[in-house]
Amino acid sequence: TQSTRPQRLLAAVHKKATRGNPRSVVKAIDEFCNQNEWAMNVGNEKGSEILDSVVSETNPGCVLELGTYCGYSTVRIASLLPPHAQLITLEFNPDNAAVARQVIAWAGVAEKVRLVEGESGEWIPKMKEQFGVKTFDLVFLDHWKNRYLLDTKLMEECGLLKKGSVLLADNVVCPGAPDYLEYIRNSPQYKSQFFKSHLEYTKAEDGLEKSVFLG
Ligand SMILES: O=c1[nH]cnc2c(O)c(F)c(-c3ccc(F)cc3)cc12
Ligand SMILES: [Mg+2]
Repeated sequence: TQSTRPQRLLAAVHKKATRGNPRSVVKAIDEFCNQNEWAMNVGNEKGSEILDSVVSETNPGCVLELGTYCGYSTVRIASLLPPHAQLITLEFNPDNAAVARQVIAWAGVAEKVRLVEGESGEWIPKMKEQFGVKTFDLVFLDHWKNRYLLDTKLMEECGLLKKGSVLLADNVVCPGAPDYLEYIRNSPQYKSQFFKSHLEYTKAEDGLEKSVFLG
């Protein structure tokens, strides 16, 4: 039977990356996507210049990632977390989740990561009771553009954001999340900043929106 792109990406990780070395896993996936097949990982340009910087400066104890895909950004974030910090990542596609679990394990960051299979709309309201989350210090929105605004409002309603919580949203230019940008840039409850970059592994324009919840 035919393999899927995530399965071929995982094979490249097993072949090229060193077990227990998160940076080598990130490098193996970026090489696969540059040389073999494009895949919707945040990529090295947005990843190193924006995601890594925001994670490092936020120094978060509790992180939520919406949209795991193959675990590329999960590994990037987890490798930068302080000791005892936790990253919860939601993925609705079970095949992607199965690949991501193995990428995360190979990178050696599994003890920092809780991968939850299911819909963000279903699981965000359960974060406190199921995982003992109080609030998130950082949320990386990288799932479906039509869920960015809905899930942000849901996190507000569930009391999952506190003064200083950081929302970082991928793909606000391509594919774009116009309703999210309209809301977050005009809300008095957020201070937003756009970081211009390029769509992963291409020259197309993209960027991330960083928004700090003001409480
Ligand atoms: O659905 C997505 N979820 C999360 N991240 C994405 C992404 O980074 C993309 F580039 C794209 C993308 C896909 C096809 C294109 F032609 C352009 C961007 C999609 C997603
Ligand atoms: Mg993305």
